Amino acid sequence: MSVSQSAARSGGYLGTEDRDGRDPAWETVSQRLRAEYGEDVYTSWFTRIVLDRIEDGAAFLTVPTRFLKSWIQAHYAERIAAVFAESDPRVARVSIGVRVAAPKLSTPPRDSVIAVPVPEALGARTGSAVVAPFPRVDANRLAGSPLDRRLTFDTFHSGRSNALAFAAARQIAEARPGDPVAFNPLVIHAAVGLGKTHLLQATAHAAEATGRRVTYLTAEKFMFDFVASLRAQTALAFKERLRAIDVLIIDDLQFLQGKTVQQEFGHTLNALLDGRQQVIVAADRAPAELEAIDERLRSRLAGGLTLEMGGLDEELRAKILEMRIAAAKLAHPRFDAPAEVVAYVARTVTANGRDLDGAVNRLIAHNTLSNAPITVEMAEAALRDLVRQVEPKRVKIEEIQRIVARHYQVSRADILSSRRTQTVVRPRQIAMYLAKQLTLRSLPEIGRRFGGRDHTTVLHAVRKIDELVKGSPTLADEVDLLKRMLLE
Ligand SMILES: Nc1ncnc2c1ncn2[C@@H]1O[C@H](COP(=O)(O)OP(=O)(O)OP(=O)(O)O)[C@@H](O)[C@H]1O
Repeated sequence: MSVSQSAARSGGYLGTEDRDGRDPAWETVSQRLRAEYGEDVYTSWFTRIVLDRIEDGAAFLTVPTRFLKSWIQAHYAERIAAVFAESDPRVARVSIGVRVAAPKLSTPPRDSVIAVPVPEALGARTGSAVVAPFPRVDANRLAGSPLDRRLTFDTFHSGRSNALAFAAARQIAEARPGDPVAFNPLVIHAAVGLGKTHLLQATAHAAEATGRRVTYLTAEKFMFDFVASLRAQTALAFKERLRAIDVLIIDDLQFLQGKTVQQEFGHTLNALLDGRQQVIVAADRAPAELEAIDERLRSRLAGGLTLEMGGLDEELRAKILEMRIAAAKLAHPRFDAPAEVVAYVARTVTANGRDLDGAVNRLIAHNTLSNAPITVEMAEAALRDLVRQVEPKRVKIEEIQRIVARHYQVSRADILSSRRTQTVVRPRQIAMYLAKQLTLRSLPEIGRRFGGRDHTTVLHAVRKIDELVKGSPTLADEVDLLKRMLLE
């Protein structure tokens, strides 16, 4: 394994696990899965899969949690294996294991490369992780998911994209016991790696310092604890414990699965909101778009304050990098990244905070393992796959409707209307299909933008065009042409 690969697998610098999975073999498979399942399913279930290795005809994949492993095994493993086998002749089967996170804060900081054991399920192999240390502090202060003491407001940088969420979280965190509840529930949503967990944990630390009872839970932990309490017949005690807190913070709500669990969470939410206790929730999309979540729960969530955190701009990326590098220097006194390298990374590694963490880890690895100084040239080579050459163009649904209507010589109003003549139905379906393919909009959102149609109509259109395109090269060319026109 090359240094850059091992560092890529080492996981976030502040977070502890890697979700890149950027091995080219996996990249091809994951892009096919993305196209097949759509953006929502892909983001929920596939982005955290990492290819560990391909060996003896098997692709060994890892995910960060047991829950994710069992879910993927139950729902997607067969399809992943089939797609893998089609695109890579070395692979006949797929094995999914839980990867061990890089050491957390309870581990004393080290100043060298740390070996992270790969789970037994994957065989006795060792990957390596480079971690940059923070001051040592104890974790697990709260009953709930463990808090990382590094994730505080002091280490969270605020910029254009997250200023509102930051201000709202701070206001809630700094309220004194008994103060009126400000925004309830506060829902923060953002794409992968844009700082939700960091902001939530910072809020938990600061709120706890005001003397309130705070519980931070990932949705997965909520699920496991609830199910375990049902089995142990201690569900009542579990509910009472949850309802006796002042600030409940739930992370990664998109992973809350199962009717009973969602109902229970709904009851807890209602009880807390009615009791004027504070609830903060983070998810990878807005409440209205959490399709797997019960409708009533979604609307209760949407009744509070919902704020989106956007992508990190260059200035914010530079600030985050500077802080990471300063911390890295504590452990690696000889490590330094010149200003032009920081500027290069801030300009080119644009996706999210986790990629910035990965970039710093790789620079440390190259620098400490090869003793070569860090230059822009070296950074270019080390970070090639983290650099987005061209930002994908954002396509608007209105634009799709306009271009498709013009191509088929109907009007945009026809596309939005309820007319069912074939001359209108087919272009409408193609436009819906392209909306699903070229935008990140969910099916219900697309339905709404196509004259208030139901999401099942959109799903039908997407499947229909998919099927027709496979059987008709002429239609496939037409759709391709439309796509190119939209992406130009
Ligand atoms: N504004 C910020 N200031 C400082 N660090 C940040 C900021 N935004 C993101 N990061 C860092 O980027 C990394 C990823 O952030 P985090 O884990 O909070 O993302 P997330 O939105 O919770 O991702 P996911 O959806 O995958 O759970 C962390 O190391 C975090 O500290």
